[in-house]
Amino acid sequence: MARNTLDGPAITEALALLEGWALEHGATAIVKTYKFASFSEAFGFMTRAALAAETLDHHPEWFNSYNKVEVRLSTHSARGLTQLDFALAKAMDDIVDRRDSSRT
Ligand SMILES: C[C@H](O)[C@H](O)[C@H]1CNC2=NC(N)=NC(=O)C2=N1
Repeated sequence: MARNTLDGPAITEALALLEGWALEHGATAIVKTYKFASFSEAFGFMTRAALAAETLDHHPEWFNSYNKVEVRLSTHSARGLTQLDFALAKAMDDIVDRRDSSRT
């Protein structure tokens, strides 16, 4: 997947396809805070997200405190946002969606 930085309009378009992600000041990263019912669920999410990150060869910056996971996505090599950040954001959201739907 392309590691070229996205311009303003492309970022706006890509962000509109996601839920709960915000553009960080300076527009070089997107951020989202996930909240779970427990530490175990938060860490389960992080484990699955880590495997998705390895598959994409694109890795998050994140901070976990109990049931909260703060995620920051940016392409370090490009010093900005690329398709890879949005692909990982979508993969992380899909992991959460799958977890919710398997719990009916
Ligand atoms: C060699 C390897 O493809 C690179 O180091 C990858 C790994 N994961 C990465 N993750 C992120 N977020 N940015 C990068 O530039 C990056 N580069």
